[in-house]
Amino acid sequence: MAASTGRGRIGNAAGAGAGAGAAAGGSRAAQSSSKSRSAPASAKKKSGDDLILTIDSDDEVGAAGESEGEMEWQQEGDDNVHPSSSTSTSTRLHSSSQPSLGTSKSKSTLSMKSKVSGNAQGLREGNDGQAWKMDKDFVFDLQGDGYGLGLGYEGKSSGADVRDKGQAGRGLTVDDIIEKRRVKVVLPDDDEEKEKEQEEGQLEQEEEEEHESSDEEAFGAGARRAQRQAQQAGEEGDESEDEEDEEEEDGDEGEGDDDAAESDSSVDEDEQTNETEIDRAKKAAFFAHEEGPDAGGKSSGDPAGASSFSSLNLSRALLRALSTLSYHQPTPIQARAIPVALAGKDIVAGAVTGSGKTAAFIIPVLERLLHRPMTESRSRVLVLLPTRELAVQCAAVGNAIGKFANVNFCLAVGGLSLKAQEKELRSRPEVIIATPGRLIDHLQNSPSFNLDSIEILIMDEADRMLEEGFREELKEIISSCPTKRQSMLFSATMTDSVDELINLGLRRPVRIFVDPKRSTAKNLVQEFVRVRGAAAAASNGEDAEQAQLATLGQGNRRTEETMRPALLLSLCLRTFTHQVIIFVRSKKLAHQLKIIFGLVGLTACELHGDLSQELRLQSLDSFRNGRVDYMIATDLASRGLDIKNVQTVINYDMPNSFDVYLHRVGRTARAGKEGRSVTLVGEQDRKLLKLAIKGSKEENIKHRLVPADHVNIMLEKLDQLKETVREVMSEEKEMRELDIAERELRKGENVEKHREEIMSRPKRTWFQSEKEKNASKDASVADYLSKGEKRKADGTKRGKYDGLSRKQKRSKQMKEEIAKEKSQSSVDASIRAAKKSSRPASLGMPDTSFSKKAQKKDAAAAAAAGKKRRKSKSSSSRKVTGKGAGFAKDLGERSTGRNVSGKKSRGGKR
Ligand SMILES: Nc1ncnc2c1ncn2[C@@H]1O[C@H](COP(=O)(O)OP(=O)(O)OP(=O)(O)O)[C@@H](O)[C@H]1O
Repeated sequence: MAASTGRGRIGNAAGAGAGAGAAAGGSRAAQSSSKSRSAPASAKKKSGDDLILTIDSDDEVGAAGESEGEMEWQQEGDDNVHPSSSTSTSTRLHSSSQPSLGTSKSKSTLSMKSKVSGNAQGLREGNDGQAWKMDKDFVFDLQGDGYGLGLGYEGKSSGADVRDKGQAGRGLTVDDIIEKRRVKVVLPDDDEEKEKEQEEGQLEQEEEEEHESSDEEAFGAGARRAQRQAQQAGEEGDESEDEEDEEEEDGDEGEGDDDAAESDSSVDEDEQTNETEIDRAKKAAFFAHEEGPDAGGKSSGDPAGASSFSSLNLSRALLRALSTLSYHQPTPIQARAIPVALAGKDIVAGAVTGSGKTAAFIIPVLERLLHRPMTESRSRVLVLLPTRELAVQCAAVGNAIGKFANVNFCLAVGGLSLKAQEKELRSRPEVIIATPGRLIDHLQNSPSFNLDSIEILIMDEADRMLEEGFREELKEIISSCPTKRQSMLFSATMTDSVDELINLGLRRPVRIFVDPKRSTAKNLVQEFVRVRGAAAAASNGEDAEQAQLATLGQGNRRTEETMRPALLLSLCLRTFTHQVIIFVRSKKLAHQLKIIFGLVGLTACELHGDLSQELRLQSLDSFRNGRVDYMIATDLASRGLDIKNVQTVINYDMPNSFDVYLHRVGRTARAGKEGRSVTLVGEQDRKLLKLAIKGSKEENIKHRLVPADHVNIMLEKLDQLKETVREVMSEEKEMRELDIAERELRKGENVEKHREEIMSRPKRTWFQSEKEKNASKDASVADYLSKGEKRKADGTKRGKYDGLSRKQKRSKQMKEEIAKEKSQSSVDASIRAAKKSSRPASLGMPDTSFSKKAQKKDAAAAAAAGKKRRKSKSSSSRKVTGKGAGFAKDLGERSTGRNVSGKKSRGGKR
């Protein structure tokens, strides 16, 4: 992959999207905090690689600051305080420092432009076509209801987003509040020689101990304990931690982004690798073989095996755009997925993070759209993504690659104006890029909007979309799409479990996995820092009472939760000073850390679901453009975000699942670049640590030592800052209450003014009411926790049916029964079927046996609906209608000009 040449442009593609949407830079926060960072002036920063040991002795780092109580930041916050802006609310225009991709005046970009201006996305192409900039007249929904009580009617908004979350509409921001209270942190002079000696000394000690234990995953002296711990963890299974772990499930139009616990899959990691013969047979029967000139023999991750873009038979319009983006050579996933996608086949694809999966589906989609009949406009492609930021980013990539292709993209995501989106959807854009909740809202409430003409359905981050929280919405969307369509699923942690994929209505999908499952980018160095606290001591069988005392702040030992912020600050003040993403478990913690960072003079923004959409985009933008050095985020940002030059990802804590870990660390070392992740590992994190080590090359795994005296200074400083953090939060709360009062007043005035019009509007209906959504979320969390508790009490492992719906459970049980009874005969039958299905067929031809079956089924459905259908028997050249119908395009075979009717019965479920 021509990674180095491609990078400059590549980052821009994303920047033009996610970042651009928020180009409301120039914030006071940014001004006040940008790069000035006066406080830690005496703290010499060392950006070099000062590896590389584990911190092992809590005695060294736990002795300072005994007088104060223990700080567990996450629990200290006032629940009612919502984070305020991480950047200012000022909407002064800020021109992006990054070069732009959007230089075209082609219809696709113009369309985006017009959509954007009406669509209140805050994205607008400048007159010079050079950059996506913030539209200063940009208006967000007042309540996400699309009817903009007040602001929408007043036309040009007086302010920006006035949604209920995280917004200090009066112009005062949390950064202003912090500014007044900033403190100095003085770390000891970094006498490099001394530090080196110290490290070497400890390294020797560590090595001796490691040698003794010969346990590669262990942290020096903790090796044997770690092993015990890992065993214990294995026995206990993965108990859910009662934390605010979140990833956005987007699309609800209520005030809260429904943050849900991403299901904890860590327990399944080992199981998944133990594929049985039955599983293999099932897969052989379910998946089709990858065929064609570019499919075979391409060893995974081998750029030498990848062909050039021109050898993929792409149109000039695309080749030109790809070359302007400096995409000179397809990445392995692109080389393999593009031909299969062009042939109209279903795809289930997985490749490591940052390997270019977005372009792997965007390029074939655009190529096929280039050959669409121009007689009528219709929405033919639907791309679903789990978060709004990803959708914005995907649209930016689509616009960049399609800038000479004359294709219209429309974003249908939550947090932005419904009304404007409705208007745009009425113009039938060829590609709809959506988050599930908002799409369903449009399906239910936007007159005349439906998905009847969709010919290609793409799910990016598909494994996330298959999880609880999206499942119902996905079902609804899939049932609204025509049965005859091409489906493509992509993710870095894609599953090929037939049981999980079976409900998606895939048609003999081709499985394209180019990297070993669950691997990290090859240029990623993963470091681990040991966190030892009182809790760890207790769990290691040390005196429980003593440990408890320590937890309460009466002993020498600090808890792990107290050690983490101190370790983090030491790392950030001393070593990782630029372009760092810090992942944390909860929104509250993200906000508290952001305040602490501000207080000690580090420039940071936060990104999580408690922020309004505008603030989320602003945060991303300020980080992308280097106005802040740190982005403190929840798992909302763990998937898909492509931010150029992220040097380091720090995991403040290990996520619950290894998949999430892979996505988090995948925010760096993208597109062949180098990157580093640093993970704070507590006693409970041993199992995931083991998995991380198992899947990586030895030389890419390091242990890092944080000097004990630095950590002690930070512990002391954090104790001192505790009160200040409370003050900041309470001032923030007051400010917010004032904002709400003002907003309510404005809202009342507007309701009064526009009463008649408001009353005449049709009532909106919802897929699930807020109440229902919360109830189902609570029920699933309660269910999960109760099972966890029960397992803990029983000492049992997680059950194999846990987390399955009744229907899924029954079907799994039935399959097991059948398998038991006829295990050998069914395996034989499956293998026979698989062999039969794998007989070579020319690329681009749909699977005939399947096709006939499907056509029969569809014909019956259509007849039942009293619809006249096209006769299904067709000449071989017309068989492409089975999939991707309407494009009449095969690989190497240009459009026949035939427009296959897209009329499909909406009810057709697969
Ligand atoms: N052929 C190519 N040549 C050079 N760079 C490329 C090419 N294709 C994609 N890229 C760049 O690689 C980077 C990563 O791409 P992308 O975001 O699509 O990765 P991904 O595989 O979807 O990652 P994730 O799994 O994290 O979502 C982007 O900056 C993109 O512009």
